[in-house]
Amino acid sequence: MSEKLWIFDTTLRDGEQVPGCQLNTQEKIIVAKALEELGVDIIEAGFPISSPGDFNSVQEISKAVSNPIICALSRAVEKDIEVAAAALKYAKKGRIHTGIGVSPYHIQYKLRSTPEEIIRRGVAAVKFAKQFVEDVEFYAEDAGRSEPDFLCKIIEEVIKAGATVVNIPDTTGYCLPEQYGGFIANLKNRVPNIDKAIIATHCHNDLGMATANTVAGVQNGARQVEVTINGIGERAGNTSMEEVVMAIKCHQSIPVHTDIVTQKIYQTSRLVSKLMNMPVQPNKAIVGRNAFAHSSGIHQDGVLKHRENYEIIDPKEVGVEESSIVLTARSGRAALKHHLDALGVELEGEELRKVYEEFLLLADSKRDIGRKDLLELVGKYMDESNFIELEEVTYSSNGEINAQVKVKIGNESHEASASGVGPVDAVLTAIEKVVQPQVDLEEFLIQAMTHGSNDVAKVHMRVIKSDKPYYGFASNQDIVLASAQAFVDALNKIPVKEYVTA
Ligand SMILES: CC(=O)SCCNC(=O)CCNC(=O)[C@H](O)C(C)(C)COP(=O)(O)OP(=O)(O)OC[C@H]1O[C@@H](n2cnc3c(N)ncnc32)[C@H](O)[C@@H]1OP(=O)(O)O
Ligand SMILES: CC(C)C(=O)C(=O)O
Ligand SMILES: [Mg+2]
Repeated sequence: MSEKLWIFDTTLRDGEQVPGCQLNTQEKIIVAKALEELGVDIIEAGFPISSPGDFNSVQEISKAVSNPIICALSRAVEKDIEVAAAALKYAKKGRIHTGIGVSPYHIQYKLRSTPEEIIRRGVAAVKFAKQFVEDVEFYAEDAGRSEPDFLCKIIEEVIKAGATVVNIPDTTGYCLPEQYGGFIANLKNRVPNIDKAIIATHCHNDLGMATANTVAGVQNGARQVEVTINGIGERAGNTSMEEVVMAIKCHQSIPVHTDIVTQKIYQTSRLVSKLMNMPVQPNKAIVGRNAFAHSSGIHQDGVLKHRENYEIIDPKEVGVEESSIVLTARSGRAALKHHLDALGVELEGEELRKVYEEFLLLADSKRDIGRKDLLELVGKYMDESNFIELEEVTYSSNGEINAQVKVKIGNESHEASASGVGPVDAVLTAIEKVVQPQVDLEEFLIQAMTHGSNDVAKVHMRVIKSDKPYYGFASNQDIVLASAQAFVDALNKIPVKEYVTA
């Protein structure tokens, strides 16, 4: 059985130190709840002494979240620790994170102190924090540039003082993986009471090494990793949670596991990006727009034959529906055929070769080729009459009326759900979500054929698209189904290229 690796998320503290990313309390609660659902073990909710707003956020998150430990940051200063403890009053499980700089730079130039005095202040801070909570984490700031002997000494002393977790930050993102792993190995081998505390990594990305350093830390004995969603954080950012979690999941030789629900990674990434107004770079590992996009012919052919040829992670594992095959002038026939099949146009041999030639001419003049472009190319080969097929309709009313639909477009099935003022409204809205035709429903008539309660309803609809009317008809004993079928009938009469936008 592998050992548990504790996931300490500091998106709301270190992540929020990014200029322009500050969140209000309500937004922080939304993120904290998402982190809880994601399966994070510890949420660093803020630095309560820093402002009344941050104090309030830590307090409200403590009330709103049940499972994760809520952690509050402080300096090795009594007032900071008292305020952190007060902010954690409502936490079901609270942790105070206190510490001090340990590198020669920090000791001499920032704190204007001496190594002996730093040990004394670190120990005093841990002892003081222990009066409020059992769970006290000590950070040795700038440990990545510290003297290993001094680091061992201060870590031994703060553990004696009661630290339950010892955090070894590479605050300036200076270390190389071997070097950072060496710090952790050194502590494991030389600090006599190290088994009484968990070692935490906290790496920054100034040289793009944060994930590599964190993984090296884990390989050398760290059992807590301090990370942020999307790797946000001061300067070049912190270690990104999604990268570490997936690196560990992909490499079973690392003898640890996490409790992260990886299928929620993508949605959490997008939530944080949206609330913090911080776009995710397209080539960002795991959560970037292109992380599962294949655009060159040889890769596309390989992925279509067997996904693992070019993918080490199944996109579904991180909550991305599926990989995408992007059509460009570097695409080959396999990719083109894949997209045409999806549109219900099955071309082979000479026909495929001709369309491919035309496709290349178009692709050389455009960056990306979308479905609309393909329809222009292959319109003549298509049977548009039943391009949209209604496969399944269900609806329920539990106070709110909800509908789920399964609709086939070309050869691909899509599902959507929606609520509405009544079942017909809910079903039609769900269909529109899938098809996205942006039509105006101008006329909608339901006629009973024989007037009994088991009557057949006859539905007639008129929809407008680009100023032109299209008519749909259907009849069914189920009035909702009849309406949905009439709507799809009308949509099928609109030329496909009129509403395919991508
Ligand atoms: C590596 C990190 O991410 S650490 C966390 C960084 N985050 C933040 O700084 C955000 C919150 N910070 C703040 O709101 C403010 O800086 C406060 C409230 C903490 C302090 O504000 P001020 O009292 O005005 O001090 P100021 O910010 O100017 O300077 C920091 C002081 O803390 C001292 N200090 C820094 N780290 C520590 C520490 N871990 N323990 C004790 N003292 C420390 C500095 O030496 C300096 O003291 P000095 O003025 O005696 O030289
Ligand atoms: C406060 C500490 C943990 C920190 O963020 C750092 O050293 O980078
Ligand atoms: Mg940091």
